[in-house]
Amino acid sequence: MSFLKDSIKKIKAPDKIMYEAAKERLRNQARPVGSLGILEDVSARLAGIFRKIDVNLDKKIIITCAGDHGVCAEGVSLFPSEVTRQMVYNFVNGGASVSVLAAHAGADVKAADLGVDWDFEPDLPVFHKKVRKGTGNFAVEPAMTLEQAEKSVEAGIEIVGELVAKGPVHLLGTGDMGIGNTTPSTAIISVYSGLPAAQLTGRGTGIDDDAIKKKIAVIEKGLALHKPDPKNPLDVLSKIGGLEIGGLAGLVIGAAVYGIPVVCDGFIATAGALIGCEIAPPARDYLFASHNSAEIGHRFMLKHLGLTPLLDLGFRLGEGTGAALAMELIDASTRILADIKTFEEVGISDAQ
Ligand SMILES: O=C(O)c1ccc[n+]([C@@H]2O[C@H](COP(=O)([O-])O)[C@@H](O)[C@H]2O)c1
Ligand SMILES: Cc1cc2nc[nH]c2cc1C
Repeated sequence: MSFLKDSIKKIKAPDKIMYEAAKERLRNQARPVGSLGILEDVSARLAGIFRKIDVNLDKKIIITCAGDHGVCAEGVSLFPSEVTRQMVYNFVNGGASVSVLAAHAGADVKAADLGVDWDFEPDLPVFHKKVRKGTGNFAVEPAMTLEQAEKSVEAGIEIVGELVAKGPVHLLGTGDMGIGNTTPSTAIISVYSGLPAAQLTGRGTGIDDDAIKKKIAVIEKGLALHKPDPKNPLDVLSKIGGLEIGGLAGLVIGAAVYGIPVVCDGFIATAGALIGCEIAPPARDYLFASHNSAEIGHRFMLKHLGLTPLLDLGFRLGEGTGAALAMELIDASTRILADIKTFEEVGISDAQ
């Protein structure tokens, strides 16, 4: 059996009884029922995942998956592909946006090379998981082979395994870096929502009206050429996806395999999460959405996954920046559940 299939078989469902016990405690706390909004459900889901009420999320880590995109040849991004590798060095040196926000959240960040078109030094402290140097231009050829798609997903699972082998991980965040990657992400949500590219395509790094028309045409052309089958997520990933998107899918599956909650970042990380949950539906129980991306297609991904995001800040950066901020709220939710006293514990009269 393949490593992917074997991994999927290992996913266990969170504990429903502990989830219900958490809900009961939240209902009995000395405050109006439901008054802490969606953080209540976040805390109960965490109780189910960790099988206890007093959850500790000390060890947090964001993995930022990087890859390049052949479709950039079509002029779909404002920036050149070299920025992908330049940003990987920025992550390593701690100077990127995610480095700063993750440090504030008490999270580590590590980059992962799934498919950057560059030879990184072997001793560079990143996960070296290059499947190939950038995807093919999906306007004219498949982004990658089916085998490469599977390998990219398996690489994401392996990363979680390697992290866990080094010590406990309580909360995983996913982030992306890849010039051009809003184009495959838009193509993916077009496949799963059934909506046309024209309704889903955003400005990515900030392209103008002419470039956005080109981007829509490129996505339409790729979808018409390859006809990806939504029932076969690896087919979708291989034909119109990205190597870092495969890695991001694997991180979500890997988190579920090891029983770790995982918070996905914006548009691209959620595209990866969507593919991950299509490949391994039980992984959805471990997945949390950090924020609403300004990319218009993102809301359809969240709808498909049935997830409510914690933040809405107009972010459209990626890297794991939204995941970093959401980690602070997810951490706070554990204190809500464990530390807020019940009516009975403090002797306050309950509602009539
Ligand atoms: O995550 C998001 O919501 C998001 C939205 C727009 C752009 N980005 C980032 O911008 C890059 C892709 O934009 P583009 O225009 O090159 O497709 C890539 O590195 C992403 O991390 C990320
Ligand atoms: C500089 C830069 C940083 C990024 N981080 C995520 N996507 C990005 C795109 C660009 C262009």
